Amino acid sequence: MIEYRSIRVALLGAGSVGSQVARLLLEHADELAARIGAKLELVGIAVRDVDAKRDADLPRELFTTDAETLILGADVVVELMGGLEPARTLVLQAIASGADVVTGNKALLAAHGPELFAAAEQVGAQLSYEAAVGGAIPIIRPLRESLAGDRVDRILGIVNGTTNFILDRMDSTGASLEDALATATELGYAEADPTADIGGYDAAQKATILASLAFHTSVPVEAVHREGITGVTAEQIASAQRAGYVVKLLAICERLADPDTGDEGVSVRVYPALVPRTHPLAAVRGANNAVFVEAAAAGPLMFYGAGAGGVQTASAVLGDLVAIARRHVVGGPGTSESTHADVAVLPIGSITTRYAITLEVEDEPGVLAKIAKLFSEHGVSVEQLQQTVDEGSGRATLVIGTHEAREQALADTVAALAAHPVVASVASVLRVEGS
Ligand SMILES: NC(=O)c1ccc[n+]([C@@H]2O[C@H](COP(=O)([O-])OP(=O)(O)OC[C@H]3O[C@@H](n4cnc5c(N)ncnc54)[C@H](O)[C@@H]3O)[C@@H](O)[C@H]2O)c1
Ligand SMILES: N[C@@H](CCO)C(=O)O
Ligand code: NA
Repeated sequence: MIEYRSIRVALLGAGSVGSQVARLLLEHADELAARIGAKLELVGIAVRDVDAKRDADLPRELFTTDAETLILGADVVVELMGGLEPARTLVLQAIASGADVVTGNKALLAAHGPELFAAAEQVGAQLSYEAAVGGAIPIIRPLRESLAGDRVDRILGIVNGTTNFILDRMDSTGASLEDALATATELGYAEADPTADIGGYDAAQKATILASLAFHTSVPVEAVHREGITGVTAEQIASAQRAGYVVKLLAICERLADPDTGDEGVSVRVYPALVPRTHPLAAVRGANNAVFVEAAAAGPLMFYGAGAGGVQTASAVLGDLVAIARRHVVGGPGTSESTHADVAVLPIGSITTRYAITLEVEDEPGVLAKIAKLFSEHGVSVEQLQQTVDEGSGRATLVIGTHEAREQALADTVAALAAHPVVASVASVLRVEGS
């Protein structure tokens, strides 16, 4: 029997993910030790309430409410409490005490990433966070290591399971947003307060993390253009279906030349968009996540799987833990973040994409010509136009698909359309991505 040395692991939080991490650490202790060449010894679990009901049956003596003392005796601290404080302070304390850190906390990384990475780099500590984006899906390590020698040009991600479930449900059943959200809540996908998910905040935090890694820069979450799914209607979904598209909440990170100066920049944005039903992202159903990466040499790659769930996300945490523990065995410094590129994050007005615009117009002679003129005056080229006339109201619905256009030109066109006397309303404007 081999006598392994111990690597002491302190766990902060024993909720959905933390309790599964603890269970897997205890159940697979021997197998993990053999893989690592050292034992991962769970020395304690900090929680708010020692007697709270858990998803896993864990030894009571491991629990404590004193996170600060627990950290002091640890080689690796696993932060799965969520939220900004006390998570930030505890992670900083862990790093200062010489521990490596694993976290799944995207909110913390999006808000305080640079501070935490700098603290870790200063002392040569490792800060790993595979669980923070795409749950179980390996996407952080592929970007950080596997693609470190390539040039990532673009990422299109479905990184929020709750909104993908809702949009998929609307697409497959014709349900309204409210009804699909109610189902998501019933089935336990949506939180009691779903604002972070349906408002696109969760996806924006993940976009910040992905863009920073992919482009070797530091993207503040405030620089991410964010639109949630609250405005998506059953009519939009039905109209998208008829045209061969599906609506997905996308996190988009792409390299872009500043249209005014030609300087290299990046665009990082989250919004519901039309995706062709033939695109691999259209096949991402239910609460699953997928990240589509385009790299210069590798070409298109897709990472797909469970973006959330306690035990699934625990897999990503364990992977980080094993990697860190192996480094403890062989020695050497941790991998630090590379932010040397320092590229500008361009405003949403700089992007170029295609658009689908739905207008309610008066059904009278010359309307189409007037609308077409308005588009061409703003330099937006129309690719296709569909008209449906409602004899009863004397109004027509126009669905106009554009060629690639600059966002600012499109915004100006939409403002001019809304103000035009023949336009009763601009019913919907959706961007078209992935084609
Ligand atoms: N649940 C998922 O599917 C999932 C997926 C990816 C990432 N994450 C991230 O993982 C982290 C944990 O998520 P979760 O779903 O397990 O959360 P959770 O709410 O189920 O569990 C949080 C745990 O932390 C403890 N905790 C919270 N504040 C504390 C404090 N001040 N002191 C001591 N203990 C405290 C709670 O007692 C609880 O045990 C979050 O950052 C979350 O964003 C979760
Ligand atoms: N609320 C998140 C959990 C995983 O980060 C989601 O719906 O994807
Ligand atoms: Na992941």
